[in-house]
Amino acid sequence: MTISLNQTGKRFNYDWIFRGVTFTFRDGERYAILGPNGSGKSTLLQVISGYLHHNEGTVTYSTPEKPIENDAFFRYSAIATPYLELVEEFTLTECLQFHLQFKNFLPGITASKAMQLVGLEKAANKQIRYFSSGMKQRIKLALAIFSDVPVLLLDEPCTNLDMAGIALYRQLIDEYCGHRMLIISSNDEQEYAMCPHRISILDYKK
Ligand SMILES: Nc1ncnc2c1ncn2[C@@H]1O[C@H](COP(=O)(O)OP(=O)(O)OP(=O)(O)O)[C@@H](O)[C@H]1O
Repeated sequence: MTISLNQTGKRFNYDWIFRGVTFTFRDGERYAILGPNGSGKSTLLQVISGYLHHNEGTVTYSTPEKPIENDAFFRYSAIATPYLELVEEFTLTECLQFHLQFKNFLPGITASKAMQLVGLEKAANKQIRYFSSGMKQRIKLALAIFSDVPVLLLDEPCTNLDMAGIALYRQLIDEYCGHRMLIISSNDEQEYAMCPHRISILDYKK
């Protein structure tokens, strides 16, 4: 999978958040999008994911075999972001089952194994509305990282996690990210230390 941005820009109303982003994200590589609060890291990640539309330039996706239509890219990627809320009425089991209607987990990962791997097996039948913010974040990470897709997009992945949660996050990336493309938007080194490629959003302010 390759994701190519060419002179890509995004604005909200009259405010350009970034402009002139020309960059190619490649298969199996790990990237961090960096910048201060409010600089546009999450916005760029959402433009890459196709969740937000860009206002100028292009975003294109392709595999070695064929180009991927923009509105089909969601099948090839999974995103964990504070912007997307879990369905509060579901129990954890229902939440995972719902997700599995749209995306498979990696081979060998079942819903119950996923819960166990993020330390939430005892909460299987609890409604999401009663989960703590850190527990919700563990679910978001599980849904993204265990999805069997070639591209993982993580927005501030350690939000609300305690020390044990941060260690768990790093372990999940080590064990389950494999050779998939990983793009993390962050301003916290412990979230993106594993990403050798760094993109500063401040380079795209015009
Ligand atoms: N839907 C929206 N409508 C208008 N402005 C928005 C919208 N979403 C984000 N913004 C603005 O875009 C800018 C970039 O926001 P973004 O969340 O991408 O920043 P960030 O770098 O991820 O910040 P943080 O580190 O605080 O998470 C901010 O000024 C924000 O207020």
